[in-house]
Amino acid sequence: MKPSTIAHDSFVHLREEEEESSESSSAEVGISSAATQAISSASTMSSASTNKHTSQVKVDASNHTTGSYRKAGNDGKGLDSIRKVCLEVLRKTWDEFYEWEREYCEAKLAALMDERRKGARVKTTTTITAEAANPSSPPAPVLITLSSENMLDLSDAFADFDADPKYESCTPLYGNVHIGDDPDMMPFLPFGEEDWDGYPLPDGGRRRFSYEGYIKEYSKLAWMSEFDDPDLDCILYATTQRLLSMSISYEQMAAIGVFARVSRLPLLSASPSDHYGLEARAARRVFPPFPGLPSSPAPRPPAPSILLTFKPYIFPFFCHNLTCIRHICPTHSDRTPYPHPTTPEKKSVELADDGSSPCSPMCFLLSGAGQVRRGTTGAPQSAPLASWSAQDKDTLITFLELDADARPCDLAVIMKKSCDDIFRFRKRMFPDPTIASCNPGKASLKPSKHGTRDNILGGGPYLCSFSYGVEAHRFDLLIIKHMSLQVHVTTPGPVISLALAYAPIRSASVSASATTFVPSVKDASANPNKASKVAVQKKYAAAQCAVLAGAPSVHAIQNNALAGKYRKAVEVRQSAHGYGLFLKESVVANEFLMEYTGEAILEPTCVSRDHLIIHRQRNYLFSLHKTLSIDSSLAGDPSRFINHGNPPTSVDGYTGAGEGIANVHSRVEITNGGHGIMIYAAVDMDAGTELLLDYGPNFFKQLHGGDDDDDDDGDGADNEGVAVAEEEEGAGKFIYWDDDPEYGEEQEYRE
Ligand SMILES: C[S@@+](CC[C@H](N)C(=O)[O-])C[C@H]1O[C@@H](n2cnc3c(N)ncnc32)[C@H](O)[C@@H]1O
Repeated sequence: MKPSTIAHDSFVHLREEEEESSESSSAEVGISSAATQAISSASTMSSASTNKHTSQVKVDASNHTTGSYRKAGNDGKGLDSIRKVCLEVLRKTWDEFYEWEREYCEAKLAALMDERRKGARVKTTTTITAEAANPSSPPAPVLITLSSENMLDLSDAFADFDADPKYESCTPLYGNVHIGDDPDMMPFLPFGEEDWDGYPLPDGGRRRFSYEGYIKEYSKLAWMSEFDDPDLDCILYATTQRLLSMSISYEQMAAIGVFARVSRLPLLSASPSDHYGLEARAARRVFPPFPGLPSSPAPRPPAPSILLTFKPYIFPFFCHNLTCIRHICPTHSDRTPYPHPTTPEKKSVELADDGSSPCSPMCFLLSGAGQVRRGTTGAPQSAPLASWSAQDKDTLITFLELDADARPCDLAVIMKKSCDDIFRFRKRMFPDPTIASCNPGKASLKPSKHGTRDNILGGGPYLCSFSYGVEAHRFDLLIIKHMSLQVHVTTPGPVISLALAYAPIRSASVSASATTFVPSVKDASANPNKASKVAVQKKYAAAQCAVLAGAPSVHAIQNNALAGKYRKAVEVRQSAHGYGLFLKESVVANEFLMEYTGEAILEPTCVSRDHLIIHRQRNYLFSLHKTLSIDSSLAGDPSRFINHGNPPTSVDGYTGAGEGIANVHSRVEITNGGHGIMIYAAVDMDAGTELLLDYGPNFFKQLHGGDDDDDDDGDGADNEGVAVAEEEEGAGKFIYWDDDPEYGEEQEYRE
């Protein structure tokens, strides 16, 4: 409710200019008596209680001549006159608004305080009539009545309903939200239990937040210039309405430049389709009941034609991921775009034209089209296509729709069929005469960087498969288009699978995790409907969230839950170190407990958030991989309350910093649309057990790094909340909790 500083300064400046020139030119200001009345009547549209404010709005019209505005607009003198009137009306509206607003706010606050004191609860003012509540009634029109007789009082229903406990001040999340970097104007948001004066300490004192170091993270305080003052909108809109009623047009107001100096919002939209401008915004805003405003403009519904025009642009932004309800979902839509069907560009014979060698003596290159192309003598035909099951065929159709020009030899690996069969099937599905443009120079499969297909990073944005041997296990990796989706067709039993995610930000990331056998691509055939590709995709993505090597395969069923809402029953309670997380049901070792969700942030933002972590002495930041970390300080799920426990056995001399022994462990796995941190039980546990996770050897050292000695770097400056991140630069990152180091370098302790 405070006036914006920038707007206020501009206005003061304008007012000074106005005062300088007022004496000399006041006689030139032409204003009609009718216009004067208009301003007065615009001002006095309020109730009796506001008359004392509006009565001030009187423009000195003693010297005004009739009708001068319409004619005066084009010469400099006319504009000058208009400018003065505009300034005067703006000034008076401004003063009137802030005088009114103070009383309005006081009255509002007093009313709220009264209700609090009385313990009264706000009553609903909306009731739904029987017609509306009856599901069998016709869908339209629904009748909603407001009446005092049948008012529904919700106070009884919520008699036992208390405000959220403090620990729930964090926004609940079912999946990670991709934030990347905080904006320049990242504010310091106190937690629920602290106030703006600092974090309360046990001795009754307060740890004050060091803005200095925090601000250092940002090159400028951009919010000062970008901030739109909502009060100013109200004042300017009231002013323009008054000026309009005085026959001063928007064009004339804009021409004098007064408004542009107070607010960067243009008065009018640049075009009818452009909704940026004071007038357009006023139509959408709910202004405070300032009596200087004309009655609220009716909200304008968007024209159906606009919706139709925007449809193709808007729809792709809605997340196709059924577990996600975000309209613009960077987490899912960037990484798992809808797999658009492709059209074939290669005639059959051209599939053999990429210069690769036959994959086997039965390869299609040695028979069929390849034979024709290369002039070789044909290899014996493979088993007849007729032996394929309907499911096999449907699976191949799905794949060919995803990449019509995929190499038969690659598909053969995935399908566990002969490439000759696949070649003939594809020829039937896309007969050569239907393939419009022939582009023999464009191969659908780019050779991998090393000329072999066993380089997992050699994949490109197309359907291809790679075979890769790790510790005598073999798996195949399928990358479909740009999706971060992999389908593993493995030899039975535990395998090592590598999951590659195309992170559209800064760098791609690769994580490794051990999995049990994951479903074969045949599962795609469970979805005979061609439109079910997304379902297939989701299924595989969920299946990727596999489990420990050697763990019972029943865990794979739970993987569907990893991407969403599944979690063991837990409760947050007071513990030895603030709140802690306790089981409400028993679990067995290796059982999946929940996903650690939060905001996915990049390294620079981790560094800037360090200041808040050090200030609060509480850290909710969890390393996901080299690029992203998950911070649940502002949004997350109950796993953010898992306290530290020591490792069961010493790791390189590290025995831990706490009292209890860790009974859960964490792993980075692929979830529905990205990486996630999964929490698993390390041992069998009964209900009531507090969950403890080993945060790793550096956690407490670094968390308390700036606390014991405020001048750690000896430069005489108070380092609290500032210097630790700088000190740690290069020596190891401050924030990372640790996962099991056995699962790849991203999980290694950062030294
Ligand atoms: C992820 S939070 C855990 C939940 C936290 N106790 C709360 O109330 O919100 C991690 C923070 O809890 C505190 N913490 C957790 N385990 C601890 C332990 N064993 N000893 C001291 N502090 C601990 C530290 O302040 C740490 O930064």
